[in-house]
Amino acid sequence: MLKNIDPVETHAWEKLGHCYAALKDQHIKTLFAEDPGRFATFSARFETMLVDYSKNLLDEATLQALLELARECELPDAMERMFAGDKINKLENRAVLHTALRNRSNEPVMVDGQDVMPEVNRVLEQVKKFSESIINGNWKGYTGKPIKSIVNIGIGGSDLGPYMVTEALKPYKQPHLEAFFVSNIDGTHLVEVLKKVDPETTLFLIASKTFTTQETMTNAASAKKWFLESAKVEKEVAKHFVAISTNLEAVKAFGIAEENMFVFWDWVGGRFSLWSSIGLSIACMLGFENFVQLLEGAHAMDKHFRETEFRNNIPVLLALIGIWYSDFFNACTEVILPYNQYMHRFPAYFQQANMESNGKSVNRNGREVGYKTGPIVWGEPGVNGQHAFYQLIHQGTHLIPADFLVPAISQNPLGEHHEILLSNFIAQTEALMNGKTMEEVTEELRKEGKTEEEIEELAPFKVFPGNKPTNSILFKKLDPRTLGSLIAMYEHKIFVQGVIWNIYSYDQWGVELGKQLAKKVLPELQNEKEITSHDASTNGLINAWKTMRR
Ligand SMILES: O=P(O)(O)OC[C@H]1O[C@H](O)[C@H](O)[C@@H](O)[C@@H]1O
Repeated sequence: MLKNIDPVETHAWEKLGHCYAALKDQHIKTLFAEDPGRFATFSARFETMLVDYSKNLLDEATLQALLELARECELPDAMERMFAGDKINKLENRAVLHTALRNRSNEPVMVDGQDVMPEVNRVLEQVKKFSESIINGNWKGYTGKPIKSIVNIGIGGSDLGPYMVTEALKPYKQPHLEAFFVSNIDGTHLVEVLKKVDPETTLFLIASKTFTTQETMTNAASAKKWFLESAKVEKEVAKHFVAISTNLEAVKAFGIAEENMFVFWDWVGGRFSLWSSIGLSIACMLGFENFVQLLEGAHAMDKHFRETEFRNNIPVLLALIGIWYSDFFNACTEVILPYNQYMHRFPAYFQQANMESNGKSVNRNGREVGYKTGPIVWGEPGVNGQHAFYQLIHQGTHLIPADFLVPAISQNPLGEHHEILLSNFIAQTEALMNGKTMEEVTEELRKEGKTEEEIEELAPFKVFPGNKPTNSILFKKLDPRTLGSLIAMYEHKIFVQGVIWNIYSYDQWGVELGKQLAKKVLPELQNEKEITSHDASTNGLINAWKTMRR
């Protein structure tokens, strides 16, 4: 049994308070000036990946205190419990075993006394066969034509993962297949996709762990109706609709045959499910071998996480650095900045993974926490961000720790593009750290020929305080293995933080209230009566809509 202690009750927390007092008025650039070995001390390597965390307001004493914190919060035990299939998602009484889905060692993983690996391998084999038949054209649509378009209908974890991965790994895409992802209940999403596909050559993957999610079920029903307008005969649905779910009964009720169903299990959290059959669109679009490479990369990161001592353990280090800023420097947010266009959905993916996991304010003992927990996660491809929101990171009033991710090799070498991209990544992390002092600004303005009066007026606005922390994650190439490792790295970061914050990371009660209320509101929208059952604002909005839509 874990003791479920709040981090603030540990000795390490008190130590960290002293570390904060000693470091809070320091400048990262001074830490570099004082220690020529800083880069080597505060960077870590994993396969072809380099994680440079030296540009942080962090020294060895602080890092040691953070590592002590991890140990006092029983991280080693918590890790073993997760990997071993203990029911660490306590409130739902479930194990958390996305690591078993990519357990390429095939060593047994027990849940309720049963090894889950044979089932995992059986479904993987099913994914293999199915994806191969789609790719080689053996799977035929109702008029005998091979499939050309794959439409994944799902939302949240049943959408963000496969969408992010198929985008990130586009260079590995099957040239004769196109993938589309429909998540939004706004009819526009489905309608715009249906305009681009042909019912004779389209395969719909209905992806939903519960198979009860209103948005997904509504989109799936509309897609089926659209399909049947062409195919006419219900039995043809079998050639164009497959289900990915844990809920066999609901799948059957929808009209999808059991043999067209890909299962996964309640011990796979929705936001960690891309490694399961939820990744079917990935296997179809990139080929099964590439899907396996993705799993291999994640498995290698799992091993690194499980076996590497904490001082060199990348997910642990990243988690501790995040806690350092949120709980001691009062940072509310973290930004993920991929310097890679293919990774444009990577920040959105980790928005769900992180915020749905650690956006909690009640500890594992059921009490309100007295400290900060999960950060607000956001981000965009880096260079675009430079021309949009970096202003605030450089000169605003919030401290925003940033992760920069960049491949050494471009998959689309084009003139000087990649060097320019790289120069921007390097320059930004340097600028964020060093900033620009009043003296430097004054000197620069003098050189530009400005008068002393002009300099006095302008200079304060051109000063950059610097001292903005960044992690730089440089990897050789965005291939399936590397992407798998990167995703697993952040997954484990989230896990570590949840353990230390003493919160349950694998439930998501916070999404329920809105769903419940929407169910109550829907019938109220479907009549002409004036609504008076809510507060004045809610009534006002409903009634205004009823007038407006006329
Ligand atoms: O896969 P489904 O059961 O359809 O769930 C889809 C999504 O909706 C829920 O509301 C949760 O917030 C997500 O964690 C989940 O991924």
